Amino acid sequence: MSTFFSTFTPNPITSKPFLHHTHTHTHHPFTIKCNLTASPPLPAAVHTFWKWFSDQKVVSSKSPAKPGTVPEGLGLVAQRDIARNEVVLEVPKRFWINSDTVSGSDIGRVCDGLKPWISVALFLIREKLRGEDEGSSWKNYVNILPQSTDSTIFWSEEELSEIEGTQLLSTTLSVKEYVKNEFLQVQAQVILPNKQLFPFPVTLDDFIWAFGILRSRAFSRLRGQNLVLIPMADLINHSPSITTEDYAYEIKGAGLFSRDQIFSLRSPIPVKSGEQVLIQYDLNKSNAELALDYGFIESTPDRNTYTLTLQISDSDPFFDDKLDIAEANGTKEVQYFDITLGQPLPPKMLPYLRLVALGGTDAFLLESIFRNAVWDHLELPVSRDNEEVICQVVRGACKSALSSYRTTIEEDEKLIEGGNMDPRLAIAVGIRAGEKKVLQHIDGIFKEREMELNEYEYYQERRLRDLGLVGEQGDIIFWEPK
Ligand SMILES: C[S@@+](CC[C@H](N)C(=O)[O-])C[C@H]1O[C@@H](n2cnc3c(N)ncnc32)[C@H](O)[C@@H]1O
Repeated sequence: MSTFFSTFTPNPITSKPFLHHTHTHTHHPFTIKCNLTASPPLPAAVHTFWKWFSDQKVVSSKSPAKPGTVPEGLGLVAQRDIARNEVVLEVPKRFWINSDTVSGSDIGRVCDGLKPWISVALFLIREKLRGEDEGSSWKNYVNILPQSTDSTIFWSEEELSEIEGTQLLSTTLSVKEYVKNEFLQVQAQVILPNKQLFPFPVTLDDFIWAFGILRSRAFSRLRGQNLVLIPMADLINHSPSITTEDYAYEIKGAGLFSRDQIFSLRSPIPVKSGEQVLIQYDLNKSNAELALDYGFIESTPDRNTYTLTLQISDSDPFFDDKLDIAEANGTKEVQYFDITLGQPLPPKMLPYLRLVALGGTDAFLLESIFRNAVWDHLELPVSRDNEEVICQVVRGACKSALSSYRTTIEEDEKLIEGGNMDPRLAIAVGIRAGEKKVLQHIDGIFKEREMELNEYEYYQERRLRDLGLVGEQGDIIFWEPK
């Protein structure tokens, strides 16, 4: 029954762009206040970084914000009151790190043709591992990067066992596998053959570190820049209570007489002196994506999602017709549907399910004369049998997925209420509870549909009505014999 349905996450590396990373994670629903006088001392590396940026005139004692030690690791702390939309920091292009930076560097020649993220990863690793005395100013930046974040890519096996049964676990394992394969390739093709450029051992852990850094702090959605690290600007932390993504950062011209570009960061809300400047990283990321990319989650219900994978089975006798119809309507042989807690199903999901389940006496709809109209028919219930099958299959898959978790929602909620959890455990519990809630939500939708099977109007009745053969009360009108 469930051959066309799988509940596993399809696509470990989503095409969504990288963005922003940490050491500790605490989930703060409101703006985090950070009083500089009360905060722990800044690591020496941050002072060195600040001096470098001051010497280079990127910042000064009058800058609106400075690096500070905050609950999320490092952050940007206001030095004075900052107004809404006020520029907090401007970083000229020569301090950005992207694949062009790598091309112009000592390793540019050997990184030619690599994927941008891989060349930047090699650049970061080399800057991290090379000697302090080698005179590279990038070291000032790399030395303030964290060793790891709470992203699931850094979790131990024991920590990962807390997300057993979740889609996040399978995504995390696939991502790690992907990074490992990329590492083995670049190790063989670039690192080992160029001992003079990489005179130190580079390990898979170094590569995972660089991947985690990029995933958590590279800016995206910028004009002409798909993957770029902006030193200092990447100290900005995320606030769940900021719900606008507008104007937090942009790339612009450096001034009327300059052809240079600068990265400009604004505060989306007013900030008092001593408080942390925060932005919204991405309103569209699910908790699983936040956990994987940055190592935190939000308690906002609509961050909880579950990806259903539906598929037209290649052993289906109508495979070719079904695929033709699916593709003509913007869906594929294997189609992913992201379902969000409390939200209606994605609009194409029911028609797609009906198409996949179509057979028996409904199969005539697959004939080519119906080709232009078939999707419209699939938007509404086709037949009782067809509708019943999709309810049963989806509910069966939800039940089976729900049985693969080690804990119940109630057990998870008790832990959440108790509070005081280790940050990674809090992520694990939030994720597994969230996924189960979405599965229950999906099951609830199809349970309701199952109970309404007798009330739906199906294809044949609609057809008769369109032909004027159904009376007001739904009774079928027969011709009076003459
Ligand atoms: C762009 S970096 C920000 C600077 C970072 N805090 C540091 O110490 O370098 C993003 C990382 O900061 C941390 N972070 C940002 N916002 C957070 C939040 N609201 N809760 C927990 N950690 C957060 C996460 O580790 C995330 O991966």
